[in-house]
Amino acid sequence: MAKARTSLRHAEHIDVHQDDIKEEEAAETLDESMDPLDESGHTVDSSDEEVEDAVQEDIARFEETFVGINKRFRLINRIGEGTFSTVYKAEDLEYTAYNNSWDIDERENNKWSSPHKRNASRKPHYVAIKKIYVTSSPIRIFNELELLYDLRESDSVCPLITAFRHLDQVVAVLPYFQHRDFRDYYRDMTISDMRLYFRSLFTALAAVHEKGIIHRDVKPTNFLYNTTQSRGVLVDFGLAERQGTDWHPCACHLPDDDRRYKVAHSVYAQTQSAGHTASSYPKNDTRNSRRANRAGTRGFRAPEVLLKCTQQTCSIDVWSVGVILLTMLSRRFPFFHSADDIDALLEITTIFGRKKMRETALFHGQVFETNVPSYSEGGHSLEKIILWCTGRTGDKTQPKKELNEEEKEAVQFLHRLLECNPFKRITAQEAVEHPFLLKAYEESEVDEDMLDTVDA
Ligand SMILES: Nc1ncnc2c1ncn2[C@@H]1O[C@H](COP(=O)(O)OP(=O)(O)OP(=O)(O)O)[C@@H](O)[C@H]1O
Repeated sequence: MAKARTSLRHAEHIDVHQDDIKEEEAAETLDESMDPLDESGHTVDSSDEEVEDAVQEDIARFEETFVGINKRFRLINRIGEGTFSTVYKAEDLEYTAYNNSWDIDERENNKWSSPHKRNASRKPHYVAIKKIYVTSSPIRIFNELELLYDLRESDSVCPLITAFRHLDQVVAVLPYFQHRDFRDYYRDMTISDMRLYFRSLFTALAAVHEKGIIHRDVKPTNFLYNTTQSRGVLVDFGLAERQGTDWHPCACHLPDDDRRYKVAHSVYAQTQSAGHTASSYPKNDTRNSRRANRAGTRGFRAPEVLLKCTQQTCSIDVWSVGVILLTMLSRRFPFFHSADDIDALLEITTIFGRKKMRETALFHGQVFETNVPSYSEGGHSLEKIILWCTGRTGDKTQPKKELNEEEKEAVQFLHRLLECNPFKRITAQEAVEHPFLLKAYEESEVDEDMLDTVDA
């Protein structure tokens, strides 16, 4: 039996420059290492007292090598270990010596407390110290710090307080943001909880996109969410970039007629008209392979990233948010489980079907073909997938189960996020104004009214 195969080919020739090769190689390194399944590293500290011996040793080593750090900060615990950094919780020992305009909580407290009380406040102030691995390229580190500086006015982006370098070691200091581990709460979220979560996430993303910045790595561990305050902050701008950086023409940005013309006159079209079978391809293809930024975490990459679109936009972040919503509605984390980009495309094909994937690929000047028999032409509806994942299908003897009204509203919103065409996908700002999220305000007003009634 012929081996099942899925392939992607250029419908057109794309010129690449030498610089792109470096970009691609960097992205591939990230591809291998940025594994959302490797969850062991992402811990949220439960208690400052319970610091393991190994962590204490690590902290002692850090204090020893980064001379002077313990004069400014009292390191308390290790709270996260990512691909590019280790993050520690620390007490800011010199808090009062600096301007702390970044401190939203303190601003709120000061609004309501007397000046006398303010001065008397001796409560500890915590920060997150991000020790960036020395193997990270200086350009990458600079990029992250520069973008965080640009985003300093946004309340929903974890701001940069300061940064230091000692020899080859760079540390970034961020406010410590109290949050819960996503895996501890996503299964129990009601639709109202989801409205609040996504209102906060989209508010953050709209602010980032307004500055023309693509985050590129939106995923639950990079949105620190406080379930009690229904407020979250975006972190980790290590892969972020300004939209338009290193763009090369992609068919998706052409007017429809020009794109159709290009596809009709492509190498692929010529092999078709020469009478080859649908699965044929040029044996000696001398064209360079297409290179594009694919940085991000597998499972959260938008179709255009997987299809190596060379003009990616902020819209790729909105797709990643869609994957988070699908995770919550299906109660499955991680929802997508692919080993590589081809697998990832096939996972998306399972949902959206071959037809949609062929159209999506052509939109970016690529040809999508698969002879895996199990992928249907039309795919499956998101409603059905959620019902499957939540065990509400299967038994034919029982009456057909449906999503409830609130879930249906959530799925309508989800359709707008998991839209394969980035130009039809909702923007972060439009999402903030979408009825699904606007309802979060109505619900909180109702809650307040109920509190008033109780007070009365
Ligand atoms: N300001 C903060 N307050 C509290 N915890 C934080 C803060 N910043 C980061 N963390 C914790 O540290 C973890 C890793 O941080 P970050 O994502 O910035 O590092 P990274 O090395 O780029 O990680 P990744 O490989 O997951 O992208 C976060 O998931 C979070 O649990």
